[in-house]
Amino acid sequence: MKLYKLIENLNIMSIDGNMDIDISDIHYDSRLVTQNSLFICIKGFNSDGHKYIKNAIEKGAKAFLIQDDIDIEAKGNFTFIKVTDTREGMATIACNFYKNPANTLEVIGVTGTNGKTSITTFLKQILSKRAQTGLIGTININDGKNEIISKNTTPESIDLQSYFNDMINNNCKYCAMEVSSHSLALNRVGSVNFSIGIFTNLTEDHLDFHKNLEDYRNAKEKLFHKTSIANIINIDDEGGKVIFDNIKKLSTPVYTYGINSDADFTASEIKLYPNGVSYKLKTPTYTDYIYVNIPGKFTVYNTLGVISACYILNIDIETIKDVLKNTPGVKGRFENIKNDEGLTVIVDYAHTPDALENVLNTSKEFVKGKIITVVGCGGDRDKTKRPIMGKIAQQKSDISIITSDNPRTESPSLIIKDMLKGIDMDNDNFMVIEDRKEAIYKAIELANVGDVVMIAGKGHENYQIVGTTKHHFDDKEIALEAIDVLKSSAYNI
Ligand SMILES: CC(=O)N[C@H]1[C@@H](OP(=O)(O)OP(=O)(O)OC[C@H]2O[C@@H](n3ccc(=O)[nH]c3=O)[C@H](O)[C@@H]2O)O[C@H](CO)[C@@H](O)[C@@H]1O[C@H](C)C(=O)N[C@@H](C)C(=O)N[C@H](CCC(=O)O)C(=O)O
Ligand SMILES: Nc1ncnc2c1ncn2[C@@H]1O[C@H](COP(=O)(O)OP(=O)(O)OP(=O)(O)O)[C@@H](O)[C@H]1O
Ligand SMILES: N[C@H](CCC[C@H](N)C(=O)O)C(=O)O
Ligand SMILES: [Mg+2]
Repeated sequence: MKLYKLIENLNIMSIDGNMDIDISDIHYDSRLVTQNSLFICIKGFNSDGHKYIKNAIEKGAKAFLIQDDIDIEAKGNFTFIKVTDTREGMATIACNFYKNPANTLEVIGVTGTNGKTSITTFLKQILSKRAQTGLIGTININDGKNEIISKNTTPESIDLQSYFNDMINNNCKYCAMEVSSHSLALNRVGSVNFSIGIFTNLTEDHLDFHKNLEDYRNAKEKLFHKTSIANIINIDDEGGKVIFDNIKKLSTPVYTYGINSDADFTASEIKLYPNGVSYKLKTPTYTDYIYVNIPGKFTVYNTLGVISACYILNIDIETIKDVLKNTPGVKGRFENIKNDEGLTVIVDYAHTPDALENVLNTSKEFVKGKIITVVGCGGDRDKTKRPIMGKIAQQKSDISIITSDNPRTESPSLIIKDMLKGIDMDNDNFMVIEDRKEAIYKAIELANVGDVVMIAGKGHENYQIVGTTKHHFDDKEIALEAIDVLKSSAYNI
């Protein structure tokens, strides 16, 4: 594509160089630059893309999007386009490069602290009954044909547009997409036209990145200014109520869902079973009974959000009911680890206070014996949630084992120390086992039939990040191994 075409709709401060050149690709990482490409210099949190211009030139870049003035030799051989914010500019350029594929897709964006992966997974399962459907989220990206493992919940704008483009090439009609607050704050979804936006909830998380909860909520609200068909808001949630008030005057219609509110989509007669939930659904035009084979009140909320979107997209209720009744569930979300010992072992991605409280409350509904919880907190992430999660783990479990999550570049013992600040030291119903594998083994060793072992925080992750290295680590695998080892040694005694 010609460079002058690539920069349409860009707010440009200055141009230095020839615009009538062919650009074969666009990149934000110098290590991936190819011949005749445009390199976008991002000022990041760890590094600054402007530092890599020379590397990019060596690899064949011919044009650069910059926000700082630069001083290099042979500048005249290249084109420099200066803007105030290269991340914002990158989103526009990415849309131009891929000819804004989201315009020919129905993109359903889901934001909120918890429930995004669950909702997008259900949406993909239902919408696929109607037409080819793509998925973008924490666990993986599906372009309608192939599936790859995700690096982030919401990809950087260039990657995102390229996935949308693949979806179009694979005849997708819909895309169910998680939209993280980071992606909204960092313009990864700039220029994307969403059909529908769904808001799940706003609770404590990511306060390392956002200044405060208000800032976090404002980032999430941005999604609902980018939608054309409908916005769907959980108004049982305090943050949802504020967003609803802020967006109700926009031209995009707003629909609400909730259990406790007089919303457009509601659930009543809720029954919580060990393996699922059922409820009476009310939509603006009909009522019906829904069964979902995943437990927890949060499943009622998540499926209300899903059903609202499907209703707006005119998906018939029989299809929705059938999928929800038979859903295989979501990897690492309240995943019951089947075993021959009759133990109830659950792997769950609860890494926020609200999620942890929800899964432990859900376990309480059906546990016949003790609740044994294994939980840690991630390093280089929100520190304020650590003592709260420690406190919830202790208060909602009979035995809690405080351990490591992904320590990243922090000391695991210091992270645990932060969690212990929320724990009542006079109560001996907790223990600290820093090594996560040992902690899981201990939990399984302590468990009897009728107890629930809740392994929280890492869900689908099959790695543990220590320092900057990712080691293979899978809670499910370790739990199964522990059950095998410990129970077979018990029989041999
Ligand atoms: C805080 C954050 O979001 N950081 C993201 C951000 O990194 P950054 O701005 O710090 O980039 P940087 O490392 O300083 O580098 C600056 C620039 O120099 C470039 N560079 C760097 C080195 C080099 O040799 N050559 C080169 O060109 C980089 O490619 C980059 O363009 O931009 C990078 C490129 O897109 C992302 O990979 C990175 O995500 C990191 C890995 C991350 O952990 N992000 C998490 C916090 C995140 O985004 N989470 C959300 C929410 C999760 C959820 O709740 O579901 C998500 O959407 O995943
Ligand atoms: N609606 C909900 N409200 C509160 N907690 C929930 C809800 N749905 C799921 N959870 C809990 O939160 C955890 C994460 O759920 P899910 O992966 O669907 O959320 P997410 O928003 O995608 O999270 P992330 O931001 O990490 O991608 C689940 O494992 C479960 O413990
Ligand atoms: N999307 C979340 C995932 C946290 C998962 C948890 N296991 C951790 O590493 O803290 C984040 O990036 O904050
Ligand atoms: Mg997710």
